[in-house]
Amino acid sequence: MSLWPAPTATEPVTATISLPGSKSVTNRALPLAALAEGPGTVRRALRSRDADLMAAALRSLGTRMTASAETPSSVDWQVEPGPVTGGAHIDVGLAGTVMRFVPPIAALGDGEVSFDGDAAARTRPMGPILTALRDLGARVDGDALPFTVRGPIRGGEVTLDASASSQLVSGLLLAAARFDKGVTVRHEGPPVPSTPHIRMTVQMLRERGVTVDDSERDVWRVEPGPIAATDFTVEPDLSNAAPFLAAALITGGTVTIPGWPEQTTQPGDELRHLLAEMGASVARVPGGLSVSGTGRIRGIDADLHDVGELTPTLAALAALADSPSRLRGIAHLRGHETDRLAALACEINRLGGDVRETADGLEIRPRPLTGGVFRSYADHRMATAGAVIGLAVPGVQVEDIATTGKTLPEFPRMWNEMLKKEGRR
Ligand SMILES: O=C(O)C1=C[C@@H](OP(=O)(O)O)[C@@H](O)[C@H](O)C1
Ligand SMILES: C=C(OP(=O)(O)O)C(=O)O
Repeated sequence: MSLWPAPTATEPVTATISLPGSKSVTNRALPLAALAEGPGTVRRALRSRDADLMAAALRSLGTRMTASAETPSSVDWQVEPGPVTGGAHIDVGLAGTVMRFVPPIAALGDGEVSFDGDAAARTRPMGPILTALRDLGARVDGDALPFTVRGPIRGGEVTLDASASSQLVSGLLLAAARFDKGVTVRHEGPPVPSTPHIRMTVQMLRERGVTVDDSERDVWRVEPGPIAATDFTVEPDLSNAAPFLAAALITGGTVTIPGWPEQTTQPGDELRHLLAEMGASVARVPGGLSVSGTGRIRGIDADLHDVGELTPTLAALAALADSPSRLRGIAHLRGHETDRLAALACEINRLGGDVRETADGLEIRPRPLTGGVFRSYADHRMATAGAVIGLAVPGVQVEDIATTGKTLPEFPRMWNEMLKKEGRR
C-alpha cells in the first residue's frame, strides 16, 4: 500500500479553499431526480467514488443521466427518470448512502436487483432497513451485504431500530412518495444519530412537493404522490471543509471557504461552534466563512452524536491541543467506513499519543507526537485526519491517501496547494 508523506506546515496557512459539492446532498438529489415526475438537473453535483457509485446505480435501474460542465470533482447532471428495471447488479462500494438509499428504489420494480460492495461494507449495519423493506411488501434475500431485493413494494407502516445509522430512516423516506401507500416509519430503540441528515432528507423531499410529517419525535410520515422535477444546485461539502479549517487552527493561519451556506442542514455547519470552542475565531465573510487560529488549540468536551462524521478531524485537533478532550455520543462510529473509534485510538497512539476508547467515544490527552505511518483503513476521514496531524508532526506518512476519493478525489492536490500559498502571505 502506498505511503503519502504528509506535508508539515512551516508557516501560518492563508488560503481560500473552494470545495466541491456535498456528498450527502448529491446522493439525495440524484435519487430524487431519478424518482421525479419529469426530467431535471442537478448542478455542481459531487464527482467522487460515492457519488459515481450512486450515478451508476441509478443508471443500471433505468435512469438516463447525461453529464456536462465536468471537472475532476464536479458535474452538472441532466437526469431523465425511467421506470425502475430489474436484473441489475449494484456495487455499493463502501458508500452508506448507496447501500441504504438505493434498495428502496430497487423495490419499486418487479425484477430482482442484487447488491454487494467492498469487504468492509459487508459489516455495516443493513438489517433494520432490509427487514423494513420486507415488512413493506418487498422480497429481500439477506440481512447484510450481499443481498437481493425484488418489488413491487406497497409501503405502509413500519417500525425499526435506527440507532446504528440515520441512513436507515433516510433511505426509506427518500423513495416512499413512490410507494402506493407512502410510508410511516417509527424508530424504537436508543437515540437515532446524525439527525441533521434526516432533516436534510425531509427538507429535500418538501422542496420537491412531497408531504412529510415529522411532527412527532421518532416518527416520519411520507404521503404518496409525485416528486417534482427541479433544477437544483448542490452546496459545498462542509464536512470536507473540516481538515482545511483545522489547518488554520494548527498553524495560526486563516482559511476561507467560499459558498458557505447561510442556512443548511449539513452537520458540517457545527464546525463554526466546535472550532470556536477549540480556540478559533470564526467569521462569516461576504459569500463564505473564514476561520483563523492562534496556533494554540483548546481541548473540548463535546457530544458529537448528531455530527459524528466530524470526529476524525476533531480527534486529530484534540491530539494536538494543550488540554484534554472528551468526544462523546459516537458509539455508532464503530459501524462507519471502519470502527473509527478503534482506528483513531490506534493510529494516534502509534504516533505516541494517549487516546482511550470509551463505550461511546474517545478520551484524548495530548502528548508530543512523533512521525510514523498513519493507517487509513479505507476510510477517507482517517486519511485526512492523518494529514491534519502531519501539519504539526514531521514524518507522518498516510497510508492510501487515494482513499480520500470516496468524497474528495482532489484532496492531495488541494492540500498541497493550500500549503504552497503559505509563501504568498
Ligand atoms: O445520510 C447521510 O448522508 C449521512 C448520514 C450519516 O450517517 P450515520 O447516521 O450512519 O452516522 C453520516 O455519518 C454520513 O456520513 C452521511
Ligand atoms: C460515515 C460516512 O460515510 P457513509 O455515507 O458511507 O456512511 C462519512 O462520510 O463520514
